[in-house]
Amino acid sequence: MTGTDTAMTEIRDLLLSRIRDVPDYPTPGVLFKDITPLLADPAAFAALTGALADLCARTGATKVVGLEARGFILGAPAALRAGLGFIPVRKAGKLPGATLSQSYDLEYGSAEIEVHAEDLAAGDRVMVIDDVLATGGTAEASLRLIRRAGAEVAGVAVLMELGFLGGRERLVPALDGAPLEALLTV
Ligand SMILES: O=P(O)(O)OC[C@H]1O[C@H](OP(=O)(O)OP(=O)(O)O)[C@H](O)[C@@H]1O
Ligand SMILES: Nc1ncnc2[nH]cnc12
Repeated sequence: MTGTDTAMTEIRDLLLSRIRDVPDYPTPGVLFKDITPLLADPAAFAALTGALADLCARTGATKVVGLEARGFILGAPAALRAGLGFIPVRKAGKLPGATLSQSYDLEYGSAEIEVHAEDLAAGDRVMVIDDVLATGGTAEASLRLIRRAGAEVAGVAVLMELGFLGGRERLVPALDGAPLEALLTV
């Protein structure tokens, strides 16, 4: 193992130790991955945003899209650390300007996301950041928004992939060769 591999293993162990499992939330049968203990630990939060910023740099991203709401908490500091602009993709009805909208299904419900049309354009290479990849519906919908705006997808980076929900299998074909990076797979 290289020094970098060892450092990443230590970071992954730290991140994993700060995620709390909450059974049957928000509905029976869902094991909710609560990241609030991680956010409350500045060493873990800094390690996470640093790792996400490195992924932005490695993929040549020029902008970061964060997915409401937890993707804002991780994506905005990662964008700042990478020296990139941050673009919020919000749940429908929250953005005041002209928007592009996309509907999608969740592990527990359905939703619609929007982006300001003027925030993305041809020539942008966009890294999508979120906390959890579950079914992949949210991330897939964000890829559609990015491409409909004329921009290119640099990749998707998440703190955690819930492997048993098949989000990767859904997302990889939609990524068209761009990387899907999950710091943890649970
Ligand atoms: O892969 P998927 O099945 O689409 O699920 C993943 C999404 O679900 C959660 O967001 P949620 O919509 O619960 O919103 P929140 O961040 O506002 O809590 C999570 O933060 C991801 O965005
Ligand atoms: N099980 C889960 N835990 C946390 N966030 C989620 N988003 C979708 N599924 C989730």
